[in-house]
Amino acid sequence: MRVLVVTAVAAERDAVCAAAESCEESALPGGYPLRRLSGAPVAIEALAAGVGPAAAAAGTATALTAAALAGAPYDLVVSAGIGGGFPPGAAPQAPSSGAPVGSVVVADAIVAADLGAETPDGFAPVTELGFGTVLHRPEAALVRAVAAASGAATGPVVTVSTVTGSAARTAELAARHPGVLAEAMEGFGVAEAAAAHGVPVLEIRTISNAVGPRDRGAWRIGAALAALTDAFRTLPGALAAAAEAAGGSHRPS
Ligand SMILES: O=C(O)c1cccc(C(=O)CC[C@H]2O[C@@H](n3cnc4c(=O)[nH]cnc43)[C@H](O)[C@@H]2O)c1
Repeated sequence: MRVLVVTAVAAERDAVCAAAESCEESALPGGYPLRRLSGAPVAIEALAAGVGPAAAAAGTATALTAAALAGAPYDLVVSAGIGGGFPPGAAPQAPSSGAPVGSVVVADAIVAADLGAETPDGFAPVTELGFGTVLHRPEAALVRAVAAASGAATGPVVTVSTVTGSAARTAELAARHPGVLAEAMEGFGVAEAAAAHGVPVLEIRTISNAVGPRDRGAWRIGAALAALTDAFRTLPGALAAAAEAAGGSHRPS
């Protein structure tokens, strides 16, 4: 089984690599450096593709195309990194357990939260305008296996192009996406590229900050990166267990 992990920045990629004995670097077309984790029972490669859904989609598509042309396609793509966690009760009409700083979230839905149009009646997603998609649903059994192994909560993770910085926007997103646990800026871009190549996708986020009014002093990036390393230590075992349960459709190698 070959797994591509896509992070936004090098610090996240390095946190993924820290789950392995060592990482070897190679180069993709376009100059993207790709790191191969060694010593893992599953072949995992990690790419820092840049911040935001467009950079994430471009990097992911480049890696998927290069692998396919080399005759060694990936079996799974994982969007991974730090993210903002919604506080419990962010939307009174849509109760959610929320995701505290330091916790791990595995997305059961990867949602483009701001892909659409403002209308007199509020935000309309592109799907209501008659085109595109705003949702990718990772395979449920894979989500369960990866979440169980890493102690993660499962729920929707929204992809935004603008980091939420107010209580009003937090409440709006939580009301529009019942049960939402986290927000980040790349998952939907990674998922679009994976879908275009017919490859399953997951999103794993470790929570560095609460979604809400901007408070940079409250960020806990170190703790979130450490949690990312811990989560990736459990990933190979979880994928092997999922493959076993699926009767070999996700082959560990
Ligand atoms: O300047 C700020 O107030 C601010 C607040 C939160 C995040 C940022 C970033 O520039 C981080 C972008 C980077 O990290 C992921 N991330 C982490 N927390 C969040 C969040 O609350 N909302 C959205 N993205 C977040 C994101 O995936 C990017 O890769 C700045």
